[in-house]
Amino acid sequence: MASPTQLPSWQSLAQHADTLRQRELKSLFAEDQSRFDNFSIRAPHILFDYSKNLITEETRKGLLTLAEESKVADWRDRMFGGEHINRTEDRAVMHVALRDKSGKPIMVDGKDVRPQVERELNHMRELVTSVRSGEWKGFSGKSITDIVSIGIGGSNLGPLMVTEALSAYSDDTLRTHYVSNVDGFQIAQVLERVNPETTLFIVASKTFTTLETITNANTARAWFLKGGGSESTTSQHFVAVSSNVKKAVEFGVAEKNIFEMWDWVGGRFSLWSTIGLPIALQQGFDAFEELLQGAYEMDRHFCEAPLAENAPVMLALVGIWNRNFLGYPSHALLPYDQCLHRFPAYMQQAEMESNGKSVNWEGETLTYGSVPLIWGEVGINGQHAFYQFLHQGTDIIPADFIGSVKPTIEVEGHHDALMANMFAQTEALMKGIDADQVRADLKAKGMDEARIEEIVAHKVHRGNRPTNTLLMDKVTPRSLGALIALYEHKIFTQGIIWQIHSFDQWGVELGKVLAAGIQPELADGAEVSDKHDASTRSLINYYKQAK
Ligand SMILES: O=P(O)(O)OC[C@H]1O[C@](O)(CO)[C@@H](O)[C@@H]1O
Repeated sequence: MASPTQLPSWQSLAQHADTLRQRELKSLFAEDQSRFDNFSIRAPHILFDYSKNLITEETRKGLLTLAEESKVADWRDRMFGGEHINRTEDRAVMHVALRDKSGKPIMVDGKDVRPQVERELNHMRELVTSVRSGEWKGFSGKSITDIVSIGIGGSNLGPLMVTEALSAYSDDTLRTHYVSNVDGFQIAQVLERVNPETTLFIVASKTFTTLETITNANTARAWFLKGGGSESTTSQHFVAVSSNVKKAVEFGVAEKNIFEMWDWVGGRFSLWSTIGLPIALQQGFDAFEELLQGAYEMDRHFCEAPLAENAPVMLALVGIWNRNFLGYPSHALLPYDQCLHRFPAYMQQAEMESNGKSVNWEGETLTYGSVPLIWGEVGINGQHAFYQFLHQGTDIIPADFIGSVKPTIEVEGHHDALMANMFAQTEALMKGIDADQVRADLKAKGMDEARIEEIVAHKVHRGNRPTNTLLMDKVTPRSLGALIALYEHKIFTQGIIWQIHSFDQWGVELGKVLAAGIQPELADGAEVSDKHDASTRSLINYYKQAK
């Protein structure tokens, strides 16, 4: 397949970008009274407004042609059809199967996987019912009060983000804690707050080989045994989620307590699978089902809506425009819902582990940028931290503003204040304020001319800074499912256009291998002399001497 840069649409978009770079967003709004209607989409549970991007009808046409020439729709159907589109790992990419409510067979590798998906959902439901009802007893006959989920990356970020986002809906049945870091600080703090008699550990690891998770799981088991538990009662306190049942059994988890997932579910797309167990335990199984339903609704939209009215596709295309044609190096995610405070961290893994690649499908070095740096923070806090940089910094950072029409918790006088800020920020970033206006405003305040001239340049906001706004009805399990699926399909679409393998993550391996070699070197007394570069060697030796 030709490089995307050789596609006619890419070439004409590149030329078109030269013209558009000279344009002002505010004049595009002035010229088109229907700009909002023309450049917004009502997707399931989410209004997606992309009108505050430096695009015109011609840009959109070009981008849609790029999607067509890149065969996005074909690739989408191939993914949903269970083909091994994850070629480097020779796997299907079927997280969508986990939330498919159509009732039809879901074929992966010639086999209908619906029965096994349903079996594991039932398995989850049984555990959730038993633990939440108090029927599941610990070794001393008491019910479970605390869940400790041990896992990292995709086996942590999704459940953590979702349980935080839905915390307003959770009752007091259980407290859920997460341990991901191999830094003992985190597990020590969690273990201090829980009681071995009433704690259920979930060891969540797709591979069951991840060093951080296994180290933490061993620590948890030792703590449990020291705290009155025994080998024979471990099964009342430890369950596992993994595609590697053998390893989980070897670790000591009873087979009936292993919740299966499959190699066709990527770690960073796995919260819909048994990896979502902490969500179901904390929020109840109905809420988990609602989350799946919301994602399914977005899947249908992605599969059925014409590309021009397809929110994930347009989100992806506008991202490509900003990254590849306007050359912006990073992209901010700015939720205005406090409950979405872990959303940027979650999306960092989803976007950057997927599309942070520099070779194409054939292994050739890319001649164009792939995923921009994804970063972000709750918007309102960001306003008092890094928004200065967004408004007046030398780089232009496109951003997604994510807010809700209704707050999750209604506290009088708060939500309008919050949303006024969100709307104001996107307006300010788009319009800016020029020197004449700054002068006029200062003059109206009675400032003398000399002082005005001294500060005018510092108060100018150049504007023309692109943003998307995603307005949800309200953060609920269902709308959250739709939001996450929206971004998943954005990632997929961009990966296809960039012609990169979005579903492997070889880039995280080298560091892991080196760490496995260094760890024993830290344990013995001898100086490291003939290994590593001078910096790494000296740091290791300094550490060994000083510890
Ligand atoms: O679930 P596992 O196998 O422990 O892996 C955890 C995480 O580690 C990675 O393999 C690399 O960071 C992620 O892709 C994955 O989500």
